Amino acid sequence: MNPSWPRQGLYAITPDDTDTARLLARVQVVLEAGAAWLQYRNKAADAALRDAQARELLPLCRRHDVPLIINDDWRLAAAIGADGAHLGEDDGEVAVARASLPAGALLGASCYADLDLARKAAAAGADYIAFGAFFPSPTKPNARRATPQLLRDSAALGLPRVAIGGITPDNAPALIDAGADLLAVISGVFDAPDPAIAVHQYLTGFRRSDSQLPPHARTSA
Ligand SMILES: Cc1ncc(COP(=O)(O)OP(=O)(O)O)c(N)n1
Ligand SMILES: Cc1ncsc1CCOP(=O)(O)O
Ligand SMILES: [Mg+2]
Repeated sequence: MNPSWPRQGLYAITPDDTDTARLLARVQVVLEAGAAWLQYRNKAADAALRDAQARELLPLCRRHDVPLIINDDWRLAAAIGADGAHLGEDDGEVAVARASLPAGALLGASCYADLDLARKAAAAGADYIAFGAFFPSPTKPNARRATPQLLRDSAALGLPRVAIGGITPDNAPALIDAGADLLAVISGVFDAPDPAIAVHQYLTGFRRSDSQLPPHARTSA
Protein backbone atom coordinates (compact mmCIF):
# COMPACT_ATOMS: atom_id res chain seq x y z
CA MET A 1 0.00 0.00 0.00
CA ASN A 2 1.31 3.40 -1.01
CA PRO A 3 2.75 4.89 2.21
CA SER A 4 1.50 8.38 1.33
CA TRP A 5 -2.13 7.34 1.75
CA PRO A 6 -3.61 8.18 5.14
CA ARG A 7 -4.14 5.27 7.50
CA GLN A 8 -6.92 6.96 9.41
CA GLY A 9 -10.07 8.87 8.51
CA LEU A 10 -13.33 8.66 6.65
CA TYR A 11 -13.62 5.98 3.96
CA ALA A 12 -16.54 7.21 1.86
CA ILE A 13 -18.37 4.62 -0.24
CA THR A 14 -20.51 5.70 -3.16
CA PRO A 15 -24.29 5.27 -3.11
CA ASP A 16 -26.17 3.38 -5.85
CA ASP A 17 -26.54 6.31 -8.23
CA THR A 18 -26.94 5.58 -11.94
CA ASP A 19 -26.81 9.28 -12.91
CA THR A 20 -23.09 9.72 -13.49
CA ALA A 21 -23.01 13.53 -13.50
CA ARG A 22 -24.92 13.60 -10.23
CA LEU A 23 -22.73 10.91 -8.70
CA LEU A 24 -19.57 12.85 -9.59
CA ALA A 25 -20.99 16.05 -8.11
CA ARG A 26 -21.95 14.26 -4.88
CA VAL A 27 -18.53 12.64 -4.60
CA GLN A 28 -16.75 15.92 -5.26
CA VAL A 29 -18.44 17.52 -2.25
CA VAL A 30 -17.38 14.64 -0.04
CA LEU A 31 -13.77 14.65 -1.24
CA GLU A 32 -13.52 18.41 -0.81
CA ALA A 33 -14.85 18.06 2.73
CA GLY A 34 -12.00 15.73 3.64
CA ALA A 35 -12.79 12.05 2.99
CA ALA A 36 -9.53 10.09 3.13
CA TRP A 37 -10.41 7.18 0.80
CA LEU A 38 -13.18 6.56 -1.72
CA GLN A 39 -14.70 3.23 -2.65
CA TYR A 40 -16.71 2.97 -5.85
CA ARG A 41 -19.64 0.64 -5.10
CA ASN A 42 -22.77 0.66 -7.24
CA LYS A 43 -25.12 -2.29 -6.98
CA ALA A 44 -27.65 -0.58 -9.29
CA ALA A 45 -25.32 -0.25 -12.27
CA ASP A 46 -24.58 -2.83 -14.95
CA ALA A 47 -21.00 -3.71 -15.90
CA ALA A 48 -20.75 -1.05 -18.62
CA LEU A 49 -21.98 1.71 -16.34
CA ARG A 50 -19.68 0.58 -13.52
CA ASP A 51 -16.75 0.71 -15.91
CA ALA A 52 -17.73 4.20 -17.11
CA GLN A 53 -18.41 5.61 -13.64
CA ALA A 54 -15.20 4.19 -12.19
CA ARG A 55 -13.18 5.73 -15.02
CA GLU A 56 -14.80 9.12 -14.39
CA LEU A 57 -14.22 8.97 -10.66
CA LEU A 58 -10.50 8.29 -11.06
CA PRO A 59 -9.36 11.79 -12.17
CA LEU A 60 -11.62 13.34 -9.53
CA CYS A 61 -9.95 11.25 -6.84
CA ARG A 62 -6.50 12.02 -8.23
CA ARG A 63 -7.22 15.77 -8.06
CA HIS A 64 -7.97 15.36 -4.36
CA ASP A 65 -5.13 12.92 -3.67
CA VAL A 66 -7.63 10.33 -2.53
CA PRO A 67 -7.18 6.64 -3.43
CA LEU A 68 -10.00 5.12 -5.49
CA ILE A 69 -10.85 1.58 -4.45
CA ILE A 70 -13.19 -0.53 -6.60
CA ASN A 71 -15.71 -2.74 -4.83
CA ASP A 72 -16.18 -6.39 -5.81
CA ASP A 73 -14.06 -6.37 -8.95
CA TRP A 74 -10.25 -6.30 -8.82
CA ARG A 75 -10.12 -6.84 -12.60
CA LEU A 76 -11.98 -3.57 -13.16
CA ALA A 77 -9.58 -1.87 -10.75
CA ALA A 78 -6.63 -3.20 -12.73
CA ALA A 79 -8.19 -2.35 -16.10
CA ILE A 80 -8.73 1.32 -15.28
CA GLY A 81 -5.63 1.86 -13.14
CA ALA A 82 -7.55 2.47 -9.92
CA ASP A 83 -5.66 2.47 -6.65
CA GLY A 84 -7.13 -0.70 -5.23
CA ALA A 85 -9.98 -3.12 -4.75
CA HIS A 86 -12.22 -4.32 -1.94
CA LEU A 87 -13.23 -7.98 -1.87
CA GLY A 88 -15.95 -9.70 0.10
CA GLU A 89 -16.55 -13.41 0.47
CA ASP A 90 -18.15 -13.70 -3.00
CA ASP A 91 -15.65 -11.53 -4.83
CA GLY A 92 -12.68 -13.87 -5.37
CA GLU A 93 -9.54 -14.81 -3.51
CA VAL A 94 -7.47 -12.12 -1.84
CA ALA A 95 -4.26 -13.97 -2.76
CA VAL A 96 -5.19 -14.04 -6.46
CA ALA A 97 -6.01 -10.33 -6.47
CA ARG A 98 -2.79 -9.57 -4.59
CA ALA A 99 -0.74 -11.47 -7.14
CA SER A 100 -2.55 -9.89 -10.09
CA LEU A 101 -2.74 -6.23 -9.03
CA PRO A 102 0.26 -3.94 -9.46
CA ALA A 103 2.65 -3.57 -6.53
CA GLY A 104 1.37 -0.97 -4.09
CA ALA A 105 -2.30 -1.49 -4.92
CA LEU A 106 -4.59 -1.09 -1.92
CA LEU A 107 -6.38 -4.34 -1.27
CA GLY A 108 -9.09 -4.70 1.34
CA ALA A 109 -11.07 -7.68 2.57
CA SER A 110 -14.44 -8.01 4.30
CA CYS A 111 -14.08 -10.02 7.50
CA TYR A 112 -17.66 -9.50 8.78
CA ALA A 113 -17.54 -10.60 12.43
CA ASP A 114 -14.85 -13.21 12.01
CA LEU A 115 -11.34 -12.82 13.40
CA ASP A 116 -10.21 -15.96 11.63
CA LEU A 117 -11.20 -14.48 8.26
CA ALA A 118 -9.12 -11.43 9.20
CA ARG A 119 -6.08 -13.60 9.95
CA LYS A 120 -6.49 -15.37 6.61
CA ALA A 121 -6.92 -12.07 4.73
CA ALA A 122 -3.77 -10.72 6.37
CA ALA A 123 -1.84 -13.85 5.45
CA ALA A 124 -3.09 -13.62 1.85
CA GLY A 125 -1.77 -10.08 1.52
CA ALA A 126 -4.66 -7.75 2.36
CA ASP A 127 -3.69 -4.17 3.21
CA TYR A 128 -6.67 -3.63 5.46
CA ILE A 129 -9.33 -5.69 7.13
CA ALA A 130 -12.96 -4.57 7.33
CA PHE A 131 -15.46 -5.59 10.02
CA GLY A 132 -19.18 -4.99 10.28
CA ALA A 133 -21.97 -4.19 10.21
CA PHE A 134 -21.59 -2.58 13.63
CA PHE A 135 -25.03 -0.96 13.61
CA PRO A 136 -28.23 -1.49 11.60
CA SER A 137 -27.36 -0.43 8.08
CA PRO A 138 -29.95 1.42 5.96
CA THR A 139 -27.97 0.36 2.88
CA LYS A 140 -27.61 -3.32 3.78
CA PRO A 141 -30.25 -4.16 6.39
CA ASN A 142 -29.42 -7.88 6.44
CA ALA A 143 -25.69 -7.48 6.92
CA ARG A 144 -24.14 -9.66 9.63
CA ARG A 145 -23.47 -7.81 12.88
CA ALA A 146 -20.12 -7.29 14.56
CA THR A 147 -19.18 -5.92 17.97
CA PRO A 148 -16.50 -3.34 18.81
CA GLN A 149 -14.54 -5.99 20.73
CA LEU A 150 -13.52 -7.41 17.35
CA LEU A 151 -11.67 -4.18 16.61
CA ARG A 152 -9.70 -4.57 19.83
CA ASP A 153 -9.05 -8.26 19.21
CA SER A 154 -7.72 -7.65 15.70
CA ALA A 155 -5.23 -4.94 16.68
CA ALA A 156 -2.41 -7.49 16.87
CA LEU A 157 -2.71 -8.21 13.15
CA GLY A 158 -1.06 -4.84 12.55
CA LEU A 159 -3.23 -3.82 9.60
CA PRO A 160 -5.53 -0.81 9.37
CA ARG A 161 -8.95 -1.79 10.69
CA VAL A 162 -12.01 -0.52 8.82
CA ALA A 163 -15.43 -0.41 10.44
CA ILE A 164 -18.61 -0.41 8.35
CA GLY A 165 -22.37 -0.56 8.74
CA GLY A 166 -24.80 2.04 10.02
CA ILE A 167 -22.07 4.37 11.23
CA THR A 168 -23.25 7.86 12.12
CA PRO A 169 -21.35 10.82 13.59
CA ASP A 170 -22.98 9.94 16.92
CA ASN A 171 -21.97 6.29 17.10
CA ALA A 172 -18.58 6.73 15.37
CA PRO A 173 -16.55 7.67 18.48
CA ALA A 174 -17.27 4.29 20.12
CA LEU A 175 -15.71 2.55 17.12
CA ILE A 176 -12.74 4.92 16.98
CA ASP A 177 -12.15 4.34 20.68
CA ALA A 178 -12.24 0.56 20.06
CA GLY A 179 -9.51 0.92 17.42
CA ALA A 180 -11.17 1.58 14.07
CA ASP A 181 -8.68 3.37 11.84
CA LEU A 182 -11.12 4.12 9.05
CA LEU A 183 -14.88 4.47 9.10
CA ALA A 184 -16.55 3.22 5.93
CA VAL A 185 -19.81 5.06 5.39
CA ILE A 186 -22.46 5.31 2.69
CA SER A 187 -25.81 6.63 3.95
CA GLY A 188 -24.43 8.63 6.88
CA VAL A 189 -22.57 10.79 4.39
CA PHE A 190 -24.46 10.64 1.11
CA ASP A 191 -27.98 10.73 2.57
CA ALA A 192 -27.14 13.47 5.08
CA PRO A 193 -28.96 16.78 4.59
CA ASP A 194 -25.52 18.34 4.09
CA PRO A 195 -22.87 15.74 3.21
CA ALA A 196 -19.96 18.17 3.74
CA ILE A 197 -21.11 18.89 7.29
CA ALA A 198 -21.51 15.15 7.87
CA VAL A 199 -17.92 14.54 6.75
CA HIS A 200 -16.70 17.20 9.18
CA GLN A 201 -18.68 15.60 11.98
CA TYR A 202 -17.06 12.19 11.39
CA LEU A 203 -13.62 13.82 11.32
CA THR A 204 -14.35 15.55 14.63
CA GLY A 205 -14.77 12.06 16.09
CA PHE A 206 -11.20 11.22 15.08
CA ARG A 207 -9.80 14.46 16.50
CA ARG A 208 -11.69 13.92 19.74
CA SER A 209 -10.20 10.47 20.07
CA ASP A 210 -6.77 11.73 18.97
CA SER A 211 -6.70 14.39 21.68
CA GLN A 212 -6.96 11.64 24.27
CA LEU A 213 -3.67 10.16 23.09
CA PRO A 214 -0.25 11.26 24.36
CA PRO A 215 1.13 14.09 22.16
CA HIS A 216 3.68 11.91 20.34
CA ALA A 217 0.91 9.54 19.17
CA ARG A 218 -1.49 12.16 17.80
CA THR A 219 -2.11 12.25 14.05
CA SER A 220 -2.80 15.99 14.32
CA ALA A 221 0.31 16.81 16.42
C1 LIG B 1 -14.85 -1.25 3.47
C2 LIG B 1 -15.86 -2.27 3.13
N1 LIG B 1 -16.17 -3.21 4.02
C3 LIG B 1 -17.08 -4.15 3.72
C4 LIG B 1 -17.70 -4.14 2.51
C5 LIG B 1 -18.71 -5.20 2.16
O1 LIG B 1 -18.22 -6.07 1.14
P1 LIG B 1 -19.14 -7.33 0.70
O2 LIG B 1 -19.33 -8.19 1.87
O3 LIG B 1 -18.54 -7.92 -0.49
O4 LIG B 1 -20.52 -6.67 0.37
P2 LIG B 1 -20.88 -5.68 -0.82
O5 LIG B 1 -20.27 -4.35 -0.56
O6 LIG B 1 -20.33 -6.26 -2.10
O7 LIG B 1 -22.38 -5.62 -0.80
C6 LIG B 1 -17.36 -3.13 1.60
N2 LIG B 1 -17.91 -3.04 0.39
N3 LIG B 1 -16.43 -2.21 1.93
C1 LIG C 1 -21.55 -2.76 2.23
C2 LIG C 1 -21.89 -3.01 3.64
N1 LIG C 1 -21.42 -4.11 4.29
C3 LIG C 1 -21.83 -4.17 5.55
S1 LIG C 1 -22.85 -2.87 5.96
C4 LIG C 1 -22.69 -2.22 4.41
C5 LIG C 1 -23.37 -0.98 3.99
C6 LIG C 1 -22.84 0.25 4.66
O1 LIG C 1 -23.65 1.35 4.35
P1 LIG C 1 -24.21 2.34 5.46
O2 LIG C 1 -23.06 3.22 5.86
O3 LIG C 1 -25.28 3.10 4.73
O4 LIG C 1 -24.74 1.51 6.58
MG1 LIG D 1 -18.66 -7.45 -2.45
